[in-house]
Amino acid sequence: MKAQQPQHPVKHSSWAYAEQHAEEEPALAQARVRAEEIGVRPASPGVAALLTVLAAATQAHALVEVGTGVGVSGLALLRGARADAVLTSIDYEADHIQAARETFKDAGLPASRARLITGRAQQVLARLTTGAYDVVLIDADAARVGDYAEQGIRLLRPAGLLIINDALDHDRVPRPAVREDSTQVMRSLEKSLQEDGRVQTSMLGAGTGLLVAARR
Ligand SMILES: C[S@@+](CC[C@H](N)C(=O)[O-])C[C@H]1O[C@@H](n2cnc3c(N)ncnc32)[C@H](O)[C@@H]1O
Repeated sequence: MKAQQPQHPVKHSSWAYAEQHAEEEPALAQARVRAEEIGVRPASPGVAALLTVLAAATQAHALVEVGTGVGVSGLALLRGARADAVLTSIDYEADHIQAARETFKDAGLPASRARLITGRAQQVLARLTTGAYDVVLIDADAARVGDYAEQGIRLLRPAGLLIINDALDHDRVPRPAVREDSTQVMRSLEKSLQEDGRVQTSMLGAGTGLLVAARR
């Protein structure tokens, strides 16, 4: 007898359950309030918990983030990284950088743990040192995600992780009829990373998709 496929409502409730797996610290809850106020979409609770685990698993010491936002993903990464780790985080909105600074302060992190850079990702990434980073997270404009991913691969040390948030583009990537530019960009990034001999990839279902690529 053919095994029954799980129904979508069941799958959705499993996903929603998994998103709530980790209890968030007060600084993250406060950052989510700030995000509502200034109109930023922060990493989901499931993504934040996963970022903490990935940073811990790689014993990350030097991390880069494109898209500081209100600091949810940055704080999550630093919670898993080594105690002396430094996060370099880039955002072109000065008020977002300021919001993230408040998040890190609420969390009791010394200012030296986060190098927050106000600027355009494409320019700042180009100035960072090749092979010097353990984790590169991209959580910014989809239009340029291919360029950021290429820079990310350049920045990683062997076995370092490139992580793309919202890789399913608000859950539109699996729906073939959706032909939005951002959706097409994410489809083509997934394919090009799958075919890229420099990395090994996995698509995780947390949030609206986390594409993880380990540098060989
Ligand atoms: C989805 S939000 C990031 C949320 C953040 N990771 C968090 O969890 O709080 C995307 C951020 O990317 C920034 N951004 C978009 N395009 C950018 C670019 N080209 N260079 C730098 N920052 C950019 C936006 O200002 C916004 O703060």
